[in-house]
Amino acid sequence: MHWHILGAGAIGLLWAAKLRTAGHQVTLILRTQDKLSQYNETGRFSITHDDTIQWFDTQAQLADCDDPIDYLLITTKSFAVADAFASVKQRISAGTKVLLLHNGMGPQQQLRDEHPELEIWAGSTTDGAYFDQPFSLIRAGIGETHIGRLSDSDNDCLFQELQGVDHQLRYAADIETVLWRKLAINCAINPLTALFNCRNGELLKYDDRRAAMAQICKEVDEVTSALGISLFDRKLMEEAWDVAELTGNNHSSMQQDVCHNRPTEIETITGYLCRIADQAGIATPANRLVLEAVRGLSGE
Ligand SMILES: NC(=O)C1=CN([C@@H]2O[C@H](COP(=O)(O)OP(=O)(O)OC[C@H]3O[C@@H](n4cnc5c(N)ncnc54)[C@H](OP(=O)(O)O)[C@@H]3O)[C@@H](O)[C@H]2O)C=CC1
Ligand SMILES: CC(C)(CO)C(=O)C(=O)O
Repeated sequence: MHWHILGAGAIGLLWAAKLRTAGHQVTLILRTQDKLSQYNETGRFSITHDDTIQWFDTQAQLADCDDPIDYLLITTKSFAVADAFASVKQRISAGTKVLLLHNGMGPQQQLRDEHPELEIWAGSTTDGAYFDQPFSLIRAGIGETHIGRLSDSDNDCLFQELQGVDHQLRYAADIETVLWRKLAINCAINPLTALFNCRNGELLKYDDRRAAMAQICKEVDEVTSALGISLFDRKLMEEAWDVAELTGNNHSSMQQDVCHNRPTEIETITGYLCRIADQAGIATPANRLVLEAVRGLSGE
């Protein structure tokens, strides 16, 4: 298969490496001519894991090339999906398979609704990776990735085609629920770590932070139960507590985005939850408060 990767950041390059290793052809679609020129100085990127470095030669191009796209992996941040997809739309045909792998919800459903002719897949991952230099990736942790088809949940063809690419890849017959579970955890942890400017584990150490987290979780539980979504076998607060403890030393992605003055994914995490709650007529004051506060922090 020939995969085009739109969003050649940490997760995009991690997947480029997985696909190349499994023998697939990969083309990176970069956003600017400057970035393309910088990449083409070597035409390769590296991944370091456990002190071992591996290099991957991969072709790269801009969105306005005209070769058709058969398999498209979108790994931008959630807020960039719509613009990124629009930039390659002319290269997409009815047979194109699209896999979106990002945190948050909304962009996946929007793409599915606007393009019923496409086979749209979505995924959620607990992999971890970051850059120490441009195109030099550090693999921080090996996680699981769940993917499933958004429009037709019985079809697992793309998953079958991706067998062998990642041993930690799992098929999700109900990918919407998987996305909701990740969203719920992100609602519980990300905004508060950004607002308190703390590591995930430091949310559990203070009464006020724990109380805020509990209130956020209670509201998310109310919204998801009203929608008939089964999150976890126990209350979200208990699940989120364990995740915050397990990832105690980590800085959440939102805390890092705020610290580095980058746009955050708040609109597709807490923002999405609040929009769905409004449609269902459910009040979510704690989530709305942190939504406004993070918008204020990041100047959004
Ligand atoms: N990194 C991680 O460990 C994990 C990340 N995730 C999630 O995965 C998603 C991706 O995260 P991550 O890889 O870290 O993010 P990065 O910021 O590293 O990568 C995003 C990439 O998308 C590119 N991009 C943005 N807009 C466009 C466009 N219009 N055309 C082409 N490329 C574009 C950016 O390019 P440019 O640099 O030029 O702006 C950047 O290279 C997020 O939703 C994140 O929350 C989930 C689990 C773990
Ligand atoms: C689970 C958590 C909170 C881990 O840091 C995460 O997904 C993120 O930082 O975005």
